[in-house]
Amino acid sequence: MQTLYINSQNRGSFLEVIKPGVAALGFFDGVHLGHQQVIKTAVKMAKKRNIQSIVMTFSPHPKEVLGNQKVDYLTSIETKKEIFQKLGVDVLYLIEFNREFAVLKPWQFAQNYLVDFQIQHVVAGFDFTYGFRGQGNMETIVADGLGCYGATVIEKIHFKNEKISSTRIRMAIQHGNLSDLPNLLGDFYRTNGVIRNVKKGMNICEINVHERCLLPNYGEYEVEAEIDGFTFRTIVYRIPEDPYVLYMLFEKQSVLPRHHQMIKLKWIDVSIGKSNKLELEII
Ligand SMILES: Cc1cc2nc3c(=O)[nH]c(=O)nc-3n(C[C@H](O)[C@H](O)[C@H](O)COP(=O)(O)O)c2cc1C
Ligand SMILES: Nc1ncnc2c1ncn2[C@@H]1O[C@H](COP(=O)(O)OP(=O)(O)OP(=O)(O)O)[C@@H](O)[C@H]1O
Repeated sequence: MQTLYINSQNRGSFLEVIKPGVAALGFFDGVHLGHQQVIKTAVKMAKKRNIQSIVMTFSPHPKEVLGNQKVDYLTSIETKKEIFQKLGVDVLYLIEFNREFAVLKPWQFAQNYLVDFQIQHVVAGFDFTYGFRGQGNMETIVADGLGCYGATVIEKIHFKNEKISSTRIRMAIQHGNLSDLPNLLGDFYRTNGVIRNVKKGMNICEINVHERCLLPNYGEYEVEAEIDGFTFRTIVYRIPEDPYVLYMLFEKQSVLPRHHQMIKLKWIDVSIGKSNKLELEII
């Protein structure tokens, strides 16, 4: 999958080289089951028309730019790319969201980023909005492009009578409600990190995680860890003294974690009462 990093300055340079396509529109944090429905529909429609499938998304999150709010992302750009690729997307258009872009009127966005980019069809969810103050929506999008493209609206995908959304998933993670996540994300929640210290005698290693990724609340969790392609179930702890470090037990594993190694974690569930060994030993 190719990625085009687009902003208002370099926009023009792409117009001669881009090809027609069907575009899925949205921010897509977490790439949950609702997002996947939007993207899969765009991929299917593009295949049928024999043109490229596109995800058109924005970075950073509009709330960071307009609301000066820090957003703890569910998925980094790199993780999003991996998932889009698996879903069969041909090209990612990553548009820089800044104050200049945010004030575009809905019709200006439609003209400058959809019509000019030869988008033949757009796919988005029932609640997608665009343009200054989010004034454009799926009822206005075709008219804003003067009928140059068509549009497909994806109906609300829900679980237990409530919309699946990035916000709902963030809340579930923050509250440590991890076991429902596969019903929302289609998979367990994942976090990547790097081993920063190994305490061999204690069978504990310390993992540094990126400060901008959302982590479950402080506590003890059952995870599946992957190091060098080797996976095993174990326990990690998150403690308030060091919020972006995870402490992982590796006893009974045949792998010995090493300093600087990359580690991938799948969060399985809270793990109540399985062990309080770490609290006794590190605090
Ligand atoms: C050209 C453009 C301008 C936007 N301007 C605003 C804005 O002024 N205020 C705002 O809250 N969101 C603005 N947004 C963000 C959208 O309302 C919406 O959050 C974004 O397109 C992602 O869609 P999604 O949240 O449905 O994924 C803008 C989006 C686009 C594409
Ligand atoms: N549950 C859903 N069913 C159908 N479409 C959805 C669903 N959730 C999101 N979409 C669509 O996916 C695209 C990306 O949406 P967006 O990134 O706003 O997701 P969100 O989960 O609604 O996020 P947030 O909770 O931050 O509002 C949009 O086109 C949106 O309408």
